[in-house]
Amino acid sequence: MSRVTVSTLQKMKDAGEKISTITAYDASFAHQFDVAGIHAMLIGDSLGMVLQGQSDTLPVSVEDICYHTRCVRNGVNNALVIADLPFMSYATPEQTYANSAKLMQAGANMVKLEGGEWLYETVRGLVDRSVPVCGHLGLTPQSVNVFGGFKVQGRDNEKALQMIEHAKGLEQAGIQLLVLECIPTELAKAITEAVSIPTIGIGAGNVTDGQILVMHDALGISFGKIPKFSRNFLAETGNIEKAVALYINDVNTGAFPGPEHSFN
Ligand SMILES: Nc1nc(=O)c2c([nH]1)NC[C@@H]1CN(c3ccc(C(=O)N[C@@H](CCC(=O)O)C(=O)O)cc3)CN21
Ligand SMILES: CC(C)C(=O)C(=O)O
Ligand SMILES: [Mg+2]
Repeated sequence: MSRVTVSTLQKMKDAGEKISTITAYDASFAHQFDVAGIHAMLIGDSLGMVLQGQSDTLPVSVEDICYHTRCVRNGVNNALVIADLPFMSYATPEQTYANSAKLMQAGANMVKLEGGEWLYETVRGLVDRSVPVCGHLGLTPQSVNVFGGFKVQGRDNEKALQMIEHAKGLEQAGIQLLVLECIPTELAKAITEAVSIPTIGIGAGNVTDGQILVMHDALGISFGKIPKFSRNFLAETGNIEKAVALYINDVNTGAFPGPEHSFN
């Protein structure tokens, strides 16, 4: 595979090809995923939970994400590298610019932030300053204290319509990729059809343009509990290389996720 850019992902959506992505936090796994042909890797603030053992993502710092972004960058040749802006690191446009600079200088190709309408100005400002941006709607884990837990979002009609509007607004503001987390498959389909940019789902059914999983979930090493939307590819294959190859294959063919990994 050759180097993946944002425009590669756009061309894949336009051609109806699935995009396979996964989280990564270190050079060794990043290299393994890269060689296997993963299209993009995310240094997720999920690292607060799977690496640090905390109960949510709120304690993660910009420095934490920078450290792991540098690690991942050293293992990647081809995949697009996306870094999460952690909780409260993008509360104002000025803060967002300073913190995005740190992530990009650590080796990210794109930054990701969680939320809808309140971020339009921030997204426009980043794009104007040459920072590619990924959006994130649905179960946005940094809002866990508002949601009252990690719960499926967008189940009522009003919230669903609002999410479609936010997706379109973020696209207009300049995002070039959109993560949809833990929403009904029907809503993920409506959003994917309402925007021109690629959507990447996790717990959003097989109707999005691509998929993402937390690598620890895909390998079945997340504290003994695996979310409904994930699958233990290591248990099915017996080694990491084959597990990663199976994940990529099943995303690319549309075999993963099945209805048993999706919400309605
Ligand atoms: N290991 C891991 N995997 C993830 O996908 C993940 C993290 N950590 N940390 C950051 C966020 C938190 N996420 C989560 C965590 C738990 C559920 C969960 O327990 N979901 C329930 C569904 C609840 C409902 O039906 O409303 C499930 O059964 O999967 C979902 C997303 C997603 N992200
Ligand atoms: C689950 C993905 C989308 C994420 O934001 C993370 O790993 O932090
Ligand atoms: Mg995240």
